[in-house]
Amino acid sequence: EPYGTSLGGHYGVNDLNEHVHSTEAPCDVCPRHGVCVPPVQCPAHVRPGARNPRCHLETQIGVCCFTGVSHAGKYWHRKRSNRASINVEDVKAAHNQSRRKLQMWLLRAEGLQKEPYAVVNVTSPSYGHHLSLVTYDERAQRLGRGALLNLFAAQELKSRQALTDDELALRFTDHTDGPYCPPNPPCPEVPSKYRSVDGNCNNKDNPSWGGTHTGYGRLLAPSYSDGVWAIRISASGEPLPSARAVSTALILDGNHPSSNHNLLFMQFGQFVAHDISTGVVYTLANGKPISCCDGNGEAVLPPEMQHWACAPIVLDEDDVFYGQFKQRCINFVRTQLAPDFDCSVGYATQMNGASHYPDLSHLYGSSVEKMSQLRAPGGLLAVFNDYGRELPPLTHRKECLNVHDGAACFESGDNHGNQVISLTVLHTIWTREHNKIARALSALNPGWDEDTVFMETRRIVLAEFQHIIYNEWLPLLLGSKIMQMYGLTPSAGYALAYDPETNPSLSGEFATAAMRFGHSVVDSQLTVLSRQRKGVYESISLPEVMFQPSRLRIKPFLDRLLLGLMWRPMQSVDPFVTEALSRYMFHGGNPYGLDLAAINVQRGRDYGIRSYNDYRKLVGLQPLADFHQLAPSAARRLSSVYASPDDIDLWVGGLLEEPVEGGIIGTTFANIIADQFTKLKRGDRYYYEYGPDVNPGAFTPSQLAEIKKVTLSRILCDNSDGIEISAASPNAFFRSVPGNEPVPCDSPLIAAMDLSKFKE
Ligand code: HEM
Ligand SMILES: [Ca+2]
Repeated sequence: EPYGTSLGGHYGVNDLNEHVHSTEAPCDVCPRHGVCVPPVQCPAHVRPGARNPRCHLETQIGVCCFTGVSHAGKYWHRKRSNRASINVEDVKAAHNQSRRKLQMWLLRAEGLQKEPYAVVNVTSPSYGHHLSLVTYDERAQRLGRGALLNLFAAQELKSRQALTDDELALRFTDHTDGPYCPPNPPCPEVPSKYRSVDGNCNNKDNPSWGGTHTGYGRLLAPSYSDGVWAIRISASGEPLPSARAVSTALILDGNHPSSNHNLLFMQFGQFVAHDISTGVVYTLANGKPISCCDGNGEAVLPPEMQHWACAPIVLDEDDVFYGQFKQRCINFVRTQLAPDFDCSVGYATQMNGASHYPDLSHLYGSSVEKMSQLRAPGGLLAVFNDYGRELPPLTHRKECLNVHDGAACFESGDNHGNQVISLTVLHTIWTREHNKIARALSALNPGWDEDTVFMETRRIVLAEFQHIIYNEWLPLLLGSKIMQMYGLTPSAGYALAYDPETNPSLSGEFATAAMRFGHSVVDSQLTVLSRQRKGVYESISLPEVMFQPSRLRIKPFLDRLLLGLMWRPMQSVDPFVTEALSRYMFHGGNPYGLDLAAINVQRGRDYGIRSYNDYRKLVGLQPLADFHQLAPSAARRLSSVYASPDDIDLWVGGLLEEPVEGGIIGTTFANIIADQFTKLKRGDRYYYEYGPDVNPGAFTPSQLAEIKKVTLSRILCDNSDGIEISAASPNAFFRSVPGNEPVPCDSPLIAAMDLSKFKE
């Protein structure tokens, strides 16, 4: 039985009053030097015993926060605190114990390398999952081992000292550094004019903040069943329902197109997501993917045969879909851990393999070595010149599925630009944008050497990209009220929001749940549209073009796919996810693929993300006390899998919410995402809108004014092949609804930068 008949998110989850902090009227001025902020920026207000008065923000009710000056990005729960009883002996013993344990774990993993059952078969759907996530390298491995050492030390100290989970969450280690202390990245004496490749050296006092291979932050302390790293369990103490059971009960397929937003909005979202977030999963020491299921998914490996990073998703014998294929197991490997740069020990923190900033790291790479591989002479990015059309370079590494003669597979900064062909199209467009600007800049500045051309071009392209995110994409996601409340809207001149105390790191809640709203807006098909042929040229079933981008070599394909992305509506944000993702993802040559919805749920548990209700409280909503507060169909579905409303997984709960005014996602996701992009703005010294007082690579006011003319339509007009695209809608993320009809590419409605402002 389906969820009601309404289109898009009306399942009653928002139909509850705002969380009542007190019965008093909101204050005009916060007492005791408190600052009035949106509740999500003051996580301390949900701690037991906290009593934060409410206050008036411009467009909503906030809470008075007393934890500091700026509240986005402050690690309130990370403050180190002393625990006098921890003595040197205990610490020594914990360190020794931890080293022994790491040795054992590494040995065990090494042994598995020789076992065929422990390695994912390259023809199985899981191989595509592996290709999507892993950014395997030496540095990540070293940091990951160090993180395990510190984790084991935390476990040992926790039991020796009988620490509570709360104490652990408060970090108790002022004089108990872990056995592993990562070195801070070396930074130049005088800050570089150019953003570093790996994101390091952005913040003066904390040079690792936002860097590649650093940990995800958290909005709330984790919910690990052992307080340290074990996967979340039910409030009742029992295991949670299988992630696949949650997916089958709550996540359905259904066609509910968005009224205005097109599929390009979806595709740009994934492009942004890949820039700022790529969880690094454990692999075997030789880089091969770990298998937790028996060879072809017919059973879960017995625990004693599993790698310690395994958390396979268990399927029922009579699973509605996988049952017919006798599948009982979806492979799932846990995310690698990252050490804290303050050397402290505590609960597990997951590792981001990309730089956290929106800096096109998936185009330019996240390390100096990778970037130099991607460059070409003259300050250009390397390309594969396909009879005059520039495509990303071909790669010879095995990064695509179904490789056959004549198949193409492309290089990218993050090694997974081939995941879906519409993503590869955006990689192509932005590569071309770099080269277009580089050629223009060298013509304007013949004295520049190729490094200068490259870095200056990168600086401009990153500014264009950030401008499109904040000026065009986010407002359509969040609505103007939230944009305004969080100060996300670009200003007229320089922006004044930099705060050196804001840690820009992505939150785990953002990466595992809120930003994955995007999986709900994916459609089952891509449309290849032709103006010349006056209609649909081809409909492609999405799984056929996952890690199979060969069609890009067909001359008019890129233009036609772009037309299709702009023309075809995306799906709405709701608990409906296409079977292209929930049954057939990465199927390759198999009759079944993976279930991304189940994987999302399991990933949240892997990160120790708390239950949905805790985040409702965090953003100022009333928690669900009873399933029956919801629309009857949603209530039935939720209660059929979860034992308690306090068990609901964040990604699932968020998708059930009704959209915020003027936006497309519910209150919980909207606040988590708005908070994240606030941190990415306040905590990034190189944010494009900052002036020379803050930003070592600031633009002049007249250069900045040129950058702010740029829209995604401009980028598409300039970098498509000119075969089918000579016009575009001014707003590239909307269909050609009234007021957004296509205009010629040279129309003043699609403004262009005057690059002469960049002549030195
Ligand atoms: C076009 C089809 C898409 C496919 C095939 C796809 C596939 C995947 C896969 C396989 C993962 C890794 C899951 C895990 O193991 O945890 C993932 C993660 C993710 N996806 Fe998608 N996705 C798609 C579209 C999108 C869109 C449109 C968005 C956002 C607007 C999005 C946002 C994310 C985010 C934020 C993550 C977490 C990344 C990380 O931290 O590792 N995805 N996706
Ligand atoms: Ca990045």
